[in-house]
Amino acid sequence: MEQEKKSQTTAEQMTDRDLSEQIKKVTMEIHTRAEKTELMMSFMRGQVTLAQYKLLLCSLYEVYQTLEEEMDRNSNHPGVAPIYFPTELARLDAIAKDLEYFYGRDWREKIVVPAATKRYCHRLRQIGKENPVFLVAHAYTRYLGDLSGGQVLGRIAQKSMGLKSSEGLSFFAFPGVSNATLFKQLYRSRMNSVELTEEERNGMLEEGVRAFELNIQVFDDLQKMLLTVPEQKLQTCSTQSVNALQILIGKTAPLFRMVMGLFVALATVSIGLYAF
Ligand code: HEM
Repeated sequence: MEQEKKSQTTAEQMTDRDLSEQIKKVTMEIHTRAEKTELMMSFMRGQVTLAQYKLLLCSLYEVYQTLEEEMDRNSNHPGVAPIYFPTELARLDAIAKDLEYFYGRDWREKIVVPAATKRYCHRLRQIGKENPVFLVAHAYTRYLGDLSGGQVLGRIAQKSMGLKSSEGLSFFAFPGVSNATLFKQLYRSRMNSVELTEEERNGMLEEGVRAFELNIQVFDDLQKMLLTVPEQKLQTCSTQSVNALQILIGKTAPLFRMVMGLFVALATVSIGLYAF
């Protein structure tokens, strides 16, 4: 708490050379795009379904597993150490709890994620290995998002899905953070303390935009999965990843069948006329 108070002063002295300000500015436009995705709009309209939420939790599990593994592995790196707050921020156990609530004890076998989630995780792993300082951009995008709009989304989700208690909603709760506003100020001041070359700073800003883009792609793929794979199948499916091609085939199959049917009918009529 004392630490949170101290950070308030630091936050008030921010300049436009501060990473926290720069990253907020460059991601402003794409933040709006993320808000306007179909999945986020469902949340905002209070229409998020259980199927949507469960599928989102599966992807969040994979993303946070990778992000937190990479953060743990690089926790002593000078670029990562200042923003390493596992006690306050780690989401993995909370998501696991929610998944167990919705899918039962064998939830691990029921996890299904789209190809976009695999791509997001691949990027996180690559950064963790090659350029750990860029983990700051990814941690910022997810954790500060969860501590900001995420709080409203949690309350909306509870109402939309008719959940009586907070069960299934641990993901949105941060018991280690007593005041989200102060904590975000502390986090921003820690981001600003990371020493960066000009090249690294530019790379970091690019990575921030990319982190949002990867999230948008996950949300869009999740919506496509919901359209093409029946919920029953989603619940029993143990495949690791449904790729974009499968999604496309699923989507075009009815059209393909219709065209084939028309073709066969025309051929039959033509043969009949010819025979006549
Ligand atoms: C319906 C969807 C969303 C709503 C309504 C929403 C809303 C908000 C709001 C009200 C803030 C606080 C702004 C401030 O304190 O100045 C915020 C901040 C933030 N949001 Fe979102 N958000 C949404 C989706 C997302 C998504 C999908 C992401 C990323 C994956 C995200 C990432 C962030 C981040 C990183 C911040 C912190 C900005 C900063 O202070 O630097 N948000 N959001």
